[in-house]
Amino acid sequence: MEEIGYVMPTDIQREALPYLFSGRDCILHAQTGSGKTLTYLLLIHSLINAAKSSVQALVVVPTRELGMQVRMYWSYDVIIVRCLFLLQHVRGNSLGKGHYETLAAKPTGVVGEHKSCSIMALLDGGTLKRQKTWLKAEPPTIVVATVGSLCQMLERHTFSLETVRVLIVDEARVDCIFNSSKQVSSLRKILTSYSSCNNRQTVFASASIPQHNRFIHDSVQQKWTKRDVVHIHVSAVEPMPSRLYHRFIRCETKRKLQTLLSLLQSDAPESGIIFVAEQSEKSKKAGKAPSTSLLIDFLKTSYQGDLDVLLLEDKMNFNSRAASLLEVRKGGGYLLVATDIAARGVDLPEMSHIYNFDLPRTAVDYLHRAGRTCRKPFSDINCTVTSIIVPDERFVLQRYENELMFDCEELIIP
Ligand SMILES: Nc1ncnc2c1ncn2[C@@H]1O[C@H](COP(=O)(O)OP(=O)(O)OP(=O)(O)O)[C@@H](O)[C@H]1O
Repeated sequence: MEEIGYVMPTDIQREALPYLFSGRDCILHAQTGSGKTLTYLLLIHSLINAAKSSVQALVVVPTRELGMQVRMYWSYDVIIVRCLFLLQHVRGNSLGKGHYETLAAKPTGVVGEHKSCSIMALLDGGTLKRQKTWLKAEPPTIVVATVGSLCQMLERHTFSLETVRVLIVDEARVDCIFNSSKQVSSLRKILTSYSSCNNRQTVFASASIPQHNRFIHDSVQQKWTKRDVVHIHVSAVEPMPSRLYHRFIRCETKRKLQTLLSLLQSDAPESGIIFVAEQSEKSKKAGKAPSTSLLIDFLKTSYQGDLDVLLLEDKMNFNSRAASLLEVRKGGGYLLVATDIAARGVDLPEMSHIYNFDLPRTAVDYLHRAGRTCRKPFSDINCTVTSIIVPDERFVLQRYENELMFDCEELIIP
């Protein structure tokens, strides 16, 4: 365990597990990369019974990529070892001893001769044909789903959420739950019409809940959670890890590519993500090439370093997106040119540098992009976020600094 960096539970794990194991609904509000996923997977592991043929846990995620990652986390045999290991460390807390013992004695469901716990991914982008057949034949124990695909199945009565004992909403834009997009109204339906908060334990997990008091109030009023929901807010005054170093560099638009190249040469990152804005409708109509393509072409011709250059953007088909992520996960050094699709939840522990080639649209987006680095909770390695801005954007970045309470240093290229 020590070899792979699991020495003790993170703060959110230590603080949240006692509440989760006591059956309380929880809002897990902690820095990016602080270990929220393992926290709720451990709850799921404690509640499900693989011998029962019913959907007992549901994890709602915002993107296909995050859904595949959650499934992968669960699939690792090692997760069970991690869970039991963490349990030993939180044993000192005021938890019922019986609960730990039941959990420790539980078959892993992953290794050995015990019946496996099955996990189904209902993610946007597939035909869902195989999942329909599977659901009819024998329901899986855990479902990881994006809102769109899940609602499609629920509307067609392919399965129901009646037997769900725990519902997790992971990064499903809880910060946007007040707006009226189709996704959010579907999420509300999942929380209230298709299942009742009285029959399940509900957990929201996010690094950003901007109006959290209002969110908690609404959660209770709208019956997304029970009345005694607990808000577990770790590092409230420091929403991003302190070993994350923020800097910016000013240049004219036409100098941005060259500036990026100079940065890559001087930083020599182990691995990095270069975030680019999605192409606007106006630019599409004008027949212009998207920034992602321009950047990829530029790097392929001008970048002389050792890192492989890869692309991840919304308009790629799902297989190409999965292939890019798979390539990145293999390790070995890469530069990923990505839109905000890679900004939430995706866990790439080797990432050392983030570049905002285009500034994110909001402070919350900045936080999530920055959070793709510094993802080894007990490491002391420093990581860097660099924003390449045009002079007029300085006040926007300053606003993000004020909102997220961090300092961004100006980098002057001689
Ligand atoms: N107790 C622990 N010790 C060491 N590493 C841990 C521990 N718990 C989780 N990790 C690792 O930390 C990394 C980040 O965890 P995770 O993806 O759960 O973060 P998160 O809080 O969900 O982040 P985000 O808000 O960005 O989604 C993962 O690689 C995970 O395996």
